[in-house]
Formats: sequence, structure tokens, C-alpha cells
Amino acid sequence: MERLQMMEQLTETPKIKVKDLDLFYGDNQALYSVSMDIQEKEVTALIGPSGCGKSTFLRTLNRMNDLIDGVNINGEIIIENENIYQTNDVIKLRTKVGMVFQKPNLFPMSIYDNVAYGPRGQGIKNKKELDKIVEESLRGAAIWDEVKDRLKTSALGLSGGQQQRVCIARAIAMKPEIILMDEPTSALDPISTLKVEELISDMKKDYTIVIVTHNMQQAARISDKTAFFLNGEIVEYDETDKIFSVPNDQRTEDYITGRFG
Ligand SMILES: Nc1ncnc2c1ncn2[C@@H]1O[C@H](COP(=O)(O)OP(=O)(O)OP(=O)(O)O)[C@@H](O)[C@H]1O
Repeated sequence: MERLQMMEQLTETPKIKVKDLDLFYGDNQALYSVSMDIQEKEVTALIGPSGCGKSTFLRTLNRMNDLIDGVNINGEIIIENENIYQTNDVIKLRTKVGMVFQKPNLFPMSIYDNVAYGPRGQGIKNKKELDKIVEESLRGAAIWDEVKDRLKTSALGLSGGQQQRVCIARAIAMKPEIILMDEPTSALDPISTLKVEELISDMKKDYTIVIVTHNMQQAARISDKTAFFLNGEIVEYDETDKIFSVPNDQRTEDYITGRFG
């Protein structure tokens, strides 16, 4: 029994632990005492009405807000025993915690060069090694078969959905452990959306994924846990099935049934 309890505790160790996080843009507070444990190799969805702080919170997880003037952050984010706001090595952090944005943001260069860009920046020059990383990353993003015969052509010639999967490949090429996705399908058509959703569900065997989405069905389809944000606070955070069937808080229920937002 004791051993079982210990094992339960071990498997419960979160990949990311957020404690009492406040964030201010100048005088405006955007996050209020946010605390949450994000589990390894799960998909965690962040939902809530526009302006409630989802993207702001997502960006705190790899310190992307550092790039914005006047941002002040209190509280802790612990990733594998390290408070990420106490490290000086932000580049290492962003290698570990990759990001995929709302709109595909490929560089105007070939598909190959887009995916090889990060690894080259890390000093990998060997062609064979780069070929391997590019192929593995594109396979990992379920786009290899569609692009393998045109790796040297411009990435901007691909469809939006294909571009987004190459963006995911570009993130994978850095060998991250955590991937943040900010509304990754909002600019895509329904079929591309479905492909990216399938990809995300598949990717969680290898990665911890945190995704902001406006699409409630999407959160319900692909995530294990869901956090409902409102006015910079987490109202409720639980198993996705529970949030979408028997939420604890009336405000969560009102939101998921479309009464506001
Ligand atoms: N760079 C910024 N400078 C100042 N205020 C900002 C900045 N980015 C966001 N905010 C403010 O912080 C609050 C939270 O915004 P955020 O973009 O995180 O919300 P969101 O839930 O992701 O919204 P949406 O769903 O519309 O993307 C909003 O009041 C917004 O105006």
C-alpha cells in the first residue's frame, strides 16, 4: 500500500509547477495569483474569453514576456526543480520550452532550411546529422510524406495547414520537452485543423503540451486537463472531461455552454 502511494506521488510530480503568479503590464495587472501544476506528457488546454490572460500566461512559461517593456512578474514557475525566473540561461529555457504561434511564421527560405535553422544555430553543421534531424522532425509533425520531394522549395509555397505543421516540425527540431501552442489552428481550415489536432494528440506521447484555444470542442477533443481563465484568474482547473460535463463553478458552466465570451 505504502509503495503504491509512493508511486502515485511519483507519477503526480508535475512537469511545470506555477505558484502565485502575478503579471503586470505597467500598472495593469493581467494575471492574479495563478497557481497550477502541469503534468508531463499531457495536453493542457487554456480556455476563457478574449483578454482573460491565456496568452499572457502561456508566454510566462518560456519567458516570452521578457521581450515586452514594462512587464513585471511575481511568483514562481518551477520546471524540473528550477525556478525559470531565476535562471540566466533563457536560451536554454526556450530550447526546452518551444513555441508554436497562431499564424504559421515560417521564414522565406526552403522547407529544409526552416527546420534546420534552429539546429544550425546550435552549431550543428554536419549535413548527414542535419538531414536526419530534418527528416525526423518533419515525420514527427506528420508532414514528411507531403514535403519529402520538395524540401528545397520555398516553405511559403505550402498551404496554411502544411505551413503550421512545418512550424511544429521546426519546434520539434530543437528537441524540446514542452511545447506551447497559442491558438495553433485558428488560421486553418477545418481539414487542416483536424490534421493538426490529430498531430497534437499523437505528440503527447513525447511532449508536454500547453495549448491556448478559443475552440471549446477542440479543448474537449484533444486535452487531458483544462484551465478556465477569467479576468486574469483561474476559475477552475481539472480533468477536461469533468470541466466539460460537471464543472464546479457556475462561471465555467456559463462559459462552456456559450452564455458569455
Ligand atoms: N503587450 C501587452 N502590453 C500591454 N497589455 C497587454 C499586452 N498583451 C496583453 N495585454 C493585456 O493583458 C490582458 C490579457 O491579454 P491576453 O492577450 O493574455 O488575453 P487572451 O486571453 O490571450 O486574449 P485573446 O483570447 O483575445 O488572445 C488584456 O487586458 C490585454 O489587453
